[in-house]
Amino acid sequence: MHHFHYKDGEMFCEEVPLKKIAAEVGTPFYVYSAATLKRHFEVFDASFEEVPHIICFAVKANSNLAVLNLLGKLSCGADIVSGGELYRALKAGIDPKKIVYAGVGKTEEEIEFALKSDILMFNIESFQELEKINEVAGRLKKKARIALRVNPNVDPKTHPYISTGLKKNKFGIPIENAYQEYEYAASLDNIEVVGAHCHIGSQLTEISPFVDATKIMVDMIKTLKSKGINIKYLDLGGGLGIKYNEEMPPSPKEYADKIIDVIRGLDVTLVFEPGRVIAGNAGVLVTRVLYTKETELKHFKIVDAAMNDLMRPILYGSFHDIKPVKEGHYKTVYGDIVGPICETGDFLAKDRNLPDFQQGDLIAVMSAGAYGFTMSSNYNSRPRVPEILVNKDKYYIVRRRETYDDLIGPESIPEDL
Ligand SMILES: Cc1ncc(COP(=O)(O)O)c(C=O)c1O
Ligand SMILES: N[C@@H](CCCC[NH3+])C(=O)O
Repeated sequence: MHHFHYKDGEMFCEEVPLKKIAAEVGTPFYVYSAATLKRHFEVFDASFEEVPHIICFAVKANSNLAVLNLLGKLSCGADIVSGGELYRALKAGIDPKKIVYAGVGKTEEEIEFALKSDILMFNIESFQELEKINEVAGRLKKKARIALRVNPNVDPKTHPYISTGLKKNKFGIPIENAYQEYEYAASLDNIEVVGAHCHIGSQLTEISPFVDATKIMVDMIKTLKSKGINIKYLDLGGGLGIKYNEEMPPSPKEYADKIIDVIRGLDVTLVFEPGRVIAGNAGVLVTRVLYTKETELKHFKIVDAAMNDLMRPILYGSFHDIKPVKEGHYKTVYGDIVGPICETGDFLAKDRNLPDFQQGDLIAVMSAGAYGFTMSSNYNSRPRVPEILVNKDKYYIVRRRETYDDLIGPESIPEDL
């Protein structure tokens, strides 16, 4: 469910025609629907209404300040993985008591920033990190609230690059070592053990891996309790998939019902870290056809957006639906939508049946609201594109287009070279 729809043959985001934004802002641009973001948050939240829970939006999915602010106003927290994400979440007005911090390589500086910000908890990913956090907290005369991120060795059945809960992955503490680590954590002076965390992967389209991982976490929490370690927060991470193409992911309600069944009787507050399911279908990337080219093998539609703007197709072979901004009777042709970058991997769609777009046509690359702009880069010295937020009949430029000066801003030429 999202708010990108056709009216009188034109694609709108809520009540704003995309062609109006294109005319005024230029292309390419990302556009997000406030109504869709709100709806996705509210549906997720309502699915868990019968149990105590906190929803911490995964900032890595979409870290625009306006998006974070909108979610924060709905009482959403943040799942962060860096000092930069913490900075953004705080600037956007997110309550630090709803911020959880994961990531395998937290630096001393980042740990200090998070301790001073009094976040809800650190999700610890290694023994050495635990010791470092204890040391920094001691220096600051604080107690660090922590959860251990447990690696339950459950196959999430998703793309290997976005699987995180298998033994071979770098994430978390192996379940076999967790008890020992919890006992050690509980013995440290500047650590308060409050939670247990797991996140097994992203874009999951089946419920069973979630259920398997949750069962492992529930058993562990019960055993910890019998050893005198009381877990208040069970953080089950994010990972719920969305429909890009043919997938049929479970709805938040189906997911919630199963999870609630598994945790019944356990006295914990659940924490969730959804990213994609909130933001994915709330955004599209709009691009314009610069040139078309036909070869013996296929049609190329050369557009003004590129792999630096949306990396998912080349990084994971991801499918993003391609729709015309102006509805019409396009002939279907076989080919690629490619960008101007000097890489063969620079495509937004490859070897697909596509509308026979012509020079100047606007194209909407769908489901680009999560891991779209946040993974973009300046490769080929391309200024990053603007982000637009639509609310009903108004649109706001919530991140302006970068300029050439932005590209070179942080650089300098040594005088005595
Ligand atoms: C620790 C953690 N939490 C939450 C997420 C968000 O995942 P998703 O966008 O699939 O909900 C991720 C990314 O996979 C993650 O690494
Ligand atoms: N960046 C990935 C998701 C990985 C999430 C990080 N744990 C994607 O676009 O699908």
